[in-house]
Amino acid sequence: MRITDVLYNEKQAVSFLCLLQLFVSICTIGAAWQLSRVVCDVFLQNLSLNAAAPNIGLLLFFLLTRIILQYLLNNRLHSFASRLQLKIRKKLHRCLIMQAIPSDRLQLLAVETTDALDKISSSILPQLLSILVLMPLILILIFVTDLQSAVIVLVTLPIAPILLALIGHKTKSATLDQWRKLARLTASFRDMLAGIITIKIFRQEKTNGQRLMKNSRAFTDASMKVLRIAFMSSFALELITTLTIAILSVSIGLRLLYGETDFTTAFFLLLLLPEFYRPLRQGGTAFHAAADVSTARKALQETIDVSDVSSGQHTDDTLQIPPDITIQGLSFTYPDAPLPVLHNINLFFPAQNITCICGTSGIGKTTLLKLLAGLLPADNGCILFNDKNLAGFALESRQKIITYVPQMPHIFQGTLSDNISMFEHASDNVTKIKEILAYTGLSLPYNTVLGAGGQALSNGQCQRLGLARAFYQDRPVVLLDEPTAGLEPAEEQELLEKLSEFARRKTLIVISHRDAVRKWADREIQLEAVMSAPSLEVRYE
Ligand SMILES: Nc1ncnc2c1ncn2[C@@H]1O[C@H](COP(=O)(O)OP(=O)(O)OP(=O)(O)O)[C@@H](O)[C@H]1O
Repeated sequence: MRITDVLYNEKQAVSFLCLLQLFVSICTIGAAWQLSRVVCDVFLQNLSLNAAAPNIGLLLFFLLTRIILQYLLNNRLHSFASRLQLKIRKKLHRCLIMQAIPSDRLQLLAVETTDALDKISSSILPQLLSILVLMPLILILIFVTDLQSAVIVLVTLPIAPILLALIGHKTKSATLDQWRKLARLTASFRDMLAGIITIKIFRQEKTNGQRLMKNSRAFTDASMKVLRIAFMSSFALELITTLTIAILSVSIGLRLLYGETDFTTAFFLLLLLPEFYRPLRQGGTAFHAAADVSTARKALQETIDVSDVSSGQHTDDTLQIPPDITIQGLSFTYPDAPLPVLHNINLFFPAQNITCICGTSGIGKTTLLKLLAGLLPADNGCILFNDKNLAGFALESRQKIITYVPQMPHIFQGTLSDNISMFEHASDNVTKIKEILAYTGLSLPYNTVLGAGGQALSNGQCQRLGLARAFYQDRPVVLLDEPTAGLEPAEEQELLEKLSEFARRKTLIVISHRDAVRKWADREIQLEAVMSAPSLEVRYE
């Protein structure tokens, strides 16, 4: 996703923008020409207003058309930027569903980093269009009307790109450093908020405050460095272009004085010269915007490329009946991790059976469950639902087949009922949810407000809520991660008994260390044994 790639992918929109810029440039040149003629007619030749009216009319026409076209151009640039940002945010959203973005990077990527791409349309593209369309047009006109000015322009023109190339390297590293420090500041602030209770308990407010202040100062310094470079480069460009315009103006003025050129041409050139150098004067800003965009695009590309979990297009209604699940040669490594968590795993989970996965902490049970839920992409091997590869299913299809209940389900701001139905409002919801509440032993009124500003839930209640969601969704494959870890043994036994009838209608896979769950399950898999077992037979046992 380089800037050139972005422009290439949108070539139709970019061609239209070029066309608009061409008309804007013609209007700018037309207005300058008409203005010089009107000034000449009215002030030098003392023509009456009536006689000058056609030229004034044409001047107004060019000015008005230019305003309308410029408005259209800005509008198109704005929608171009919105389209690009929407595309990126959709990709990020997809990665988020796949749980492939570290949460500390999400906010920065979704807000600041994506917003930085706005500079493509607000700063880079307008300058690029002016450089590609307006400048050559004016240059041709200068050549045609005044060869001496054209030579001065050609001599001074390369100075700006050379200057930009010189400061380019410094800008790039400073911008990168600024983004890194912003990422650190965001992550540390987020971390501090999340751990505020721990910080209070251990009385570490001062140390954490100092750490935050240090990151904040580092970011301020990095930003000031970028601003200093931006200011210096803008100043240098302004100086060079202003001096060039001054030299050209003096040269044109002297020739006008000695009668070597006429007033209309001289005034026309003087009006056009600032327009000609405007893209170069603002080139500094565009250049820094490009450095920002380049850094932002790199950060986005790393995340999107690494975590762009492809999902197929396959849909299959027969899978509403619980399927057998077979894992063949499955391997998975987290991005940037040196070793795979799971390597060449083979397993079989029969339909309408409860399988309990056990294993030591950190062995990879949750990772396996996420792979089974299609939330993580396998590096190698496949997961078959009956004989259909899970990777081939469309995301919507997977969502109809699989319920995944994580160790600590997320509570949304809303009522208990909204949290169970995930904001689905069917007509028979209240009755259904009351039944589910009774079944899962969640003894709260269905309209209790939860989440920010609402009632807090205990760990056990959170887990019951996760199970309530599984009951509500009633999908054929149910994946549960430590569903009873927060319950007392008696409560756990009671809940498991209630779950039995539901569970045996599904292909249910549960991770648990608890004896009660292991006894409740039809089969037990020790993940360590699977990892080290040499043959398929042993692994299926
Ligand atoms: N997002 C991640 N990025 C990198 N490594 C990860 C990530 N999530 C987990 N891991 C690593 O993968 C390994 C397996 O983690 P996983 O959560 O699957 O283990 P687990 O068996 O479920 O552990 P527990 O029983 O403690 O929940 C661990 O070493 C962990 O550090």
